[in-house]
Amino acid sequence: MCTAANYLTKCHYFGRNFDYEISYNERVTITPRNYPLIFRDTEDIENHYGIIGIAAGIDEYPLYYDACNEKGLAMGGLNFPDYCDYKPLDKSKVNIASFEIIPYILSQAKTISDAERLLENLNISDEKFSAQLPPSPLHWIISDRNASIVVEVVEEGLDIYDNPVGVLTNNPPFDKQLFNLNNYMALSNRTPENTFGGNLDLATYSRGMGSIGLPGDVSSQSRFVKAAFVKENSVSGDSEKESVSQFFHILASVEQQKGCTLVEEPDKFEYTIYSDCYNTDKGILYYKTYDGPQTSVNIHDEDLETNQLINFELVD
Ligand SMILES: C[C@H](CCC(=O)NCCS(=O)(=O)O)[C@H]1CC[C@H]2[C@@H]3[C@H](O)C[C@@H]4C[C@H](O)CC[C@]4(C)[C@H]3C[C@H](O)[C@]12C
Repeated sequence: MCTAANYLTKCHYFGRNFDYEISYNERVTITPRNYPLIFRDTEDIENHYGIIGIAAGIDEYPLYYDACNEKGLAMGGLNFPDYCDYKPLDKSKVNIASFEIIPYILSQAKTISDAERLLENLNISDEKFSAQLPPSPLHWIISDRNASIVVEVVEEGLDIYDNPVGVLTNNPPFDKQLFNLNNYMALSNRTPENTFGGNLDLATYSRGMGSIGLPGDVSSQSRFVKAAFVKENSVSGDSEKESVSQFFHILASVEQQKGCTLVEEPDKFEYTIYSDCYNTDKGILYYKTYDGPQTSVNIHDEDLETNQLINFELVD
């Protein structure tokens, strides 16, 4: 499971919990402006915006899980099993394999409107990266400081949703996640009144009773509601320290502790392998692994005019 979120103070913050049971040697990867982006079925892009993100440390290709470009556009891929339905190549469209979509969008788009224009004629194809790495069933959240969208390929085709909550988890499809929030509209950060009905003498006995009913389990639909509630009620100072700290607290509200989600007997557990937070205005990536300290990498500290990927092992 995974959860992605946005947060706006003086700067815009975007990031995610990466929850899974296996790791592909994740690392921080910076794609500098002149690294040639080779696409399988459409024209290569030789020069482009610089991108920073977390990628699989598998090959000399930026296999991003989530990333942000130097113009402040950010994107993350989250699991979307059962519903995801990539299509075969379609000659009438621009064909981009699912593993290429983050570099394809972030190399060229500055804003959500730019991204939407690129998506208009896109076919997200079922082409595999390699025999060992078939396509992963993902959906994507794309955000700039003003807006957020969700991109899903389902049986009927490509869906692009406005994301007014700025949160994404996993199944079901985004429109259903959003609709489900209606069930929680009575939740509040305030002390509730007794509206039970009748003449029962009911009283509050604890702070926080306005949020009774807020899901606390780690299923994808529950995490969506919990992260949305925490994010919508979030208050912090607007300094970098306070904003990043608050952002990590939003993600912490839906993190998965080792041991709570058994995915395979006897002891394979899904847990929050890393959490990250991009200051999209400044090109800074903050992250922490399950056992590691908070660490940061600033895209502008690196030479973005080179043509080789720049990789940093995660500090664990
Ligand atoms: C599994 C990851 C998403 C985490 C997540 O949402 N977990 C929830 C699980 S569940 O819903 O609760 O079952 C996704 C996010 C990014 C994915 C990776 C990236 O897309 C990069 C490559 C793409 C290749 O096609 C496959 C390997 C891969 C290295 C992917 C493996 C895996 O599917 C990743 C790591």
